[in-house]
Amino acid sequence: MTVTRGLEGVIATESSISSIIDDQLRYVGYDIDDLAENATFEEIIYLLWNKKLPNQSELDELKGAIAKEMALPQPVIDHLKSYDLKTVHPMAALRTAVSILGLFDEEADIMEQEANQRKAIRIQAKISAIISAFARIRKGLEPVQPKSDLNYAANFLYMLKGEEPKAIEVEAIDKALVLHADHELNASTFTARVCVATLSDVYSGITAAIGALKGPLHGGANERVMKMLSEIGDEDKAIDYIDEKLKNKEKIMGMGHRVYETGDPRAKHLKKMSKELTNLTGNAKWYNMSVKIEEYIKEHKGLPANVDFYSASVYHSLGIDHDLFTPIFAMSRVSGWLAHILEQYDNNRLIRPRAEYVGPMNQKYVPIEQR
Ligand SMILES: CC(=O)SCCNC(=O)CCNC(=O)[C@H](O)C(C)(C)COP(=O)(O)OP(=O)(O)OC[C@H]1O[C@@H](n2cnc3c(N)ncnc32)[C@H](O)[C@@H]1OP(=O)(O)O
Ligand SMILES: O=C([O-])CC(=O)C(=O)O
Repeated sequence: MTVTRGLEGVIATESSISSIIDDQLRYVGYDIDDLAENATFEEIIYLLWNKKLPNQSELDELKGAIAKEMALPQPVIDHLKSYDLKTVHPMAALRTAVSILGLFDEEADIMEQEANQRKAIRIQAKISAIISAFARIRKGLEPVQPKSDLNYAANFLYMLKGEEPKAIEVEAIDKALVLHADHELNASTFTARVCVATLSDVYSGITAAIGALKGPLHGGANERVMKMLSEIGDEDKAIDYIDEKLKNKEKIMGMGHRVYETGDPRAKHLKKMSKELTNLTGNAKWYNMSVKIEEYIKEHKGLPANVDFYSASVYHSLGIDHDLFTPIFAMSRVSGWLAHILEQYDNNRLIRPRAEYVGPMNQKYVPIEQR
């Protein structure tokens, strides 16, 4: 047996959802740069779930179905009000709330394809309502009901802030959602596929995936990028701070990627948004500091910025609490998780690799009083 640590380079499944070839990301064969410039998040959801772009009536139907499913069951809201939201991380709250949602879905354990598609719409819709309800309840505010005439990105911001967002804010969130939607067999997507390959239900798969995304080596990095920028505080202090971290063998959040060697194609879109938004809000230092760090790490470690790096200063510029950055990632990536779950069910086989045993052998049981 040869062990491939971290399963690096291992091809674990076939998929026709997204691909990363020669450092270029595509959803169903469409280049991410093309999609980032032209597509809306709802079009991406449709694309990932149906493997084709929607026509106008298909898109309208999907948007209508999502808007109809956005409101949360009262027990989920009651649950969010039942614990100390000041100490609970929103990703932990989201993980638990999605699991609770399953308890109120009569179709939770129905495995037919159409029922799974209906659940996909419900989960996609409700995840944005959970995040915004959490954020409001912890500030002592009541959750805001979604508006059926707003798109997904606008509805999220509306439910979060309680007022209709500006066009530039909606554009930024919509583009961020497009860019984060799917990424081949990343850790959280793999987690979702492993879970449902036992023929467990969609809610279990999504709950497991949220748990995997939460970690700082994956989606949790974006919140840590902002923590790092805030700790640095001033552009002139960035390099000394980074040098100190590298000397202590600490990782620089938002840098490096398991798959990309030359660079993450999504980073440039977020970098551009970061420049625009930080300038607009009079906070250019976050962008300037990020550029300095990116260039320094590229030069000294050969590592590129990943999707989490510039998304931090984008979300910060929109006035979003830092611990909501990873939940926003989840709100987008759930579309990919759902696509992968449906694909896994379509052609399922239990995922069960092997481990090479390296512990002691031939041990004999010793009664407890003799140990
Ligand atoms: C959406 C996403 O999930 S994108 C990734 C988000 N995560 C982060 O931004 C966290 C920071 N980055 C990392 O930890 C890594 O680059 C990962 C986990 C993303 C990918 O890691 P892997 O390909 O498994 O590389 P691994 O962690 O084994 O590191 C290989 C070497 O590069 C170094 N390295 C990798 N990333 C970084 C980093 N961000 N900062 C400093 N050094 C790094 C490691 O210290 C290690 O060095 P060594 O060989 O001298 O011990
Ligand atoms: O693919 C990965 O390893 C990490 C990930 O989810 C992404 O970059 O979007």
